[in-house]
Amino acid sequence: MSTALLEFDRISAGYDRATILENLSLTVHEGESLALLGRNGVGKTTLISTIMGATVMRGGAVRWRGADLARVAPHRRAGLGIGWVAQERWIFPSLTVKENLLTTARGGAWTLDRIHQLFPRIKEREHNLGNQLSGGEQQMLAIARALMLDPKLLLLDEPLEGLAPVIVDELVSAITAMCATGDMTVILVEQHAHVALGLTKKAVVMDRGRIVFEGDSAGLLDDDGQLERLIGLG
Ligand SMILES: Nc1ncnc2c1ncn2[C@@H]1O[C@H](COP(=O)(O)OP(=O)(O)OP(=O)(O)O)[C@@H](O)[C@H]1O
Repeated sequence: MSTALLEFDRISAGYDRATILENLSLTVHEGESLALLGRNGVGKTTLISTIMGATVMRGGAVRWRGADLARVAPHRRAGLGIGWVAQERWIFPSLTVKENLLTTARGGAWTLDRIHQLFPRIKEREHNLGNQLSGGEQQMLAIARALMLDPKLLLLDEPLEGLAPVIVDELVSAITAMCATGDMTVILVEQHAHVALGLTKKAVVMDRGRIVFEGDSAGLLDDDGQLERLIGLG
């Protein structure tokens, strides 16, 4: 069994007025690729945000390599090696593509050259400003910027949402390559369940703040009945 990188231990968490996650436990191992699935509003983004300290914890613990994350201020969590690509993308509009990338560079395994191999469009747009990019290019830049942190864990929150099919294909190729490195753990939140299951080894399905399925992605992909029951997709 590989080492536990991240553990949710019976957590309850949410926002000021609402508790969304209820007594949820999940262990994520080093090098694992995990699809986090579920219908709209079941708490997927809330779970990801809880890793980064952006929710209110009401019980339980989140542990990073066995140590309680509550002891690490939210703004220091990226420094542990956690790359977060939120749905909002948070591109700096008045910085160039290259400058956006250099804001997070830590001199690790993900160099600009390696980023350019993964996303040739990023190289082509190197001198464009953040606000001169298409939605797909912004998404690539947001992922590339998280990689420049040299993360041990990469959190991708609906990276394919609203993008043209040609861009989706490019991102799927890039995510496949990222998952294949084996030294980075990837958690992929996705509405496109079939795509996410094809990209990952393990799948977790949530419903109303709880985990209702944990198993192999390939097995779930082949089981239309189970997919229909869990997510409404056969
Ligand atoms: N900042 C917030 N304050 C209060 N409630 C919130 C906040 N963000 C989300 N919620 C609520 O928490 C619940 C879970 O939302 P969340 O975004 O985690 O779901 P999700 O599974 O990621 O859904 P989606 O696929 O639509 O993004 C929803 O009922 C949502 O309305």
